[in-house]
Amino acid sequence: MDEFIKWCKGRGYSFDGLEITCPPGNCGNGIYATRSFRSGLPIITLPEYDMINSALVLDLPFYRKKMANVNEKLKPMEILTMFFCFEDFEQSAWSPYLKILPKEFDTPAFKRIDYDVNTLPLSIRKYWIDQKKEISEISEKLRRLFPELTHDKILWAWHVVNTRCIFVENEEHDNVDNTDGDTIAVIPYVDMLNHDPEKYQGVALHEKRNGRYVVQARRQILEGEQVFVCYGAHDNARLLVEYGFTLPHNLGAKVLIPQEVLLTLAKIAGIQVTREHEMVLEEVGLPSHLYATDEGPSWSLRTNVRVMLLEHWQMANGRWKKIIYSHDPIDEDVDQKIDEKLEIMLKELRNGVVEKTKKMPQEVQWMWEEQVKVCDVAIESFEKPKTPVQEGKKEEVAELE
Ligand SMILES: C[S@@+](CC[C@H](N)C(=O)[O-])C[C@H]1O[C@@H](n2cnc3c(N)ncnc32)[C@H](O)[C@@H]1O
Repeated sequence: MDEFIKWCKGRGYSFDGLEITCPPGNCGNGIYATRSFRSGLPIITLPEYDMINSALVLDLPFYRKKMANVNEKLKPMEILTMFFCFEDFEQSAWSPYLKILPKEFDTPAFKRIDYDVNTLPLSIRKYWIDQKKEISEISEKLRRLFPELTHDKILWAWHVVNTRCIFVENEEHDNVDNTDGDTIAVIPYVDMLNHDPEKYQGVALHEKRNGRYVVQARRQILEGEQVFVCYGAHDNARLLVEYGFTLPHNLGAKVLIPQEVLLTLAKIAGIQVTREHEMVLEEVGLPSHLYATDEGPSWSLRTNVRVMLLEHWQMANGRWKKIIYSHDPIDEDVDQKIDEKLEIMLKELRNGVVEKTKKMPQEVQWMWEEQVKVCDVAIESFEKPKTPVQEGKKEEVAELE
């Protein structure tokens, strides 16, 4: 690690008051504060030219030469994966950095666990399918272009990029296939920050004006604290599949209720759902999510139930728009009716998820159990006294979704 720190300092990185150590548990390294930082202060800065992005790689003489024999452009993820495949741990200019990277990963993909997609909760299905496709396509393409590469090496390099890359807006580069955008970079030192969506104190930003990349304290950081960032509002299934870890109390846990399930639940709760309701629901287009926060069902789910409770005359000639998009407080009776129906619907949903859990293979049962817990939290919220929530929360929730 000393060699890496010296290497960073030599390249103009600054991170006084921080040290990299191994936190308890199985999460590799993390960054700790050795003194306190006031909110708003930069805690890590580095020159922007040191961000490892597609342009940096393609402009290195070694890769320029390699790509000269290749008659196709590569996408940013492919370019960064190629970089981590070819860099030599001893000879590379990044050698001290490469030597501290994890040798293996705890993701199902790295451990060669192949989930049957039909056994996964909806919240992770699409991500799992996309991830499998991406790994197999990158592996195939890079081995076709560079037959000296092996699938194992590519799998490791892809994981380095996927678990460590950060969103940045890269400048266009003539030789990059940016049809899907070019918004990733791996940033040494910054990539030592672990994820905690509840505690995180660090926010990372590319200060184009000053030509540097900065991690700033978004609140006071106390001496001795581990500094975290937030990788996104991910549930544990997603954290495992994407990063190879889970959190014991994860507020990112969520349940996605597809439209057809929502309609079935509504009918079970005694709501007369007509074709007109279905058309309005489609036009409103709000997802029916449940989150693991104790604030009850999301505003969008409540709105969907509200739509299904509209009378025919309230929907005719687009009148529903005035009702649904109104900023006026919801009529108390309507609000109560939404609660009543939702409580029945969510209890029914919970029972369905419990039954499904029993039928699932053991290795994915915990994902379904997490979904049951999310239903429980939402159901318990009906038993709590109501606070004057909905209006203030409305925009906040809408933004998250
Ligand atoms: C960007 S890296 C962070 C630095 C990493 N710990 C290391 O030693 O290189 C992301 C990886 O760190 C680990 N990680 C991040 N946050 C974690 C957490 N809260 N609990 C356990 N592992 C975590 C996971 O292995 C993840 O793939």
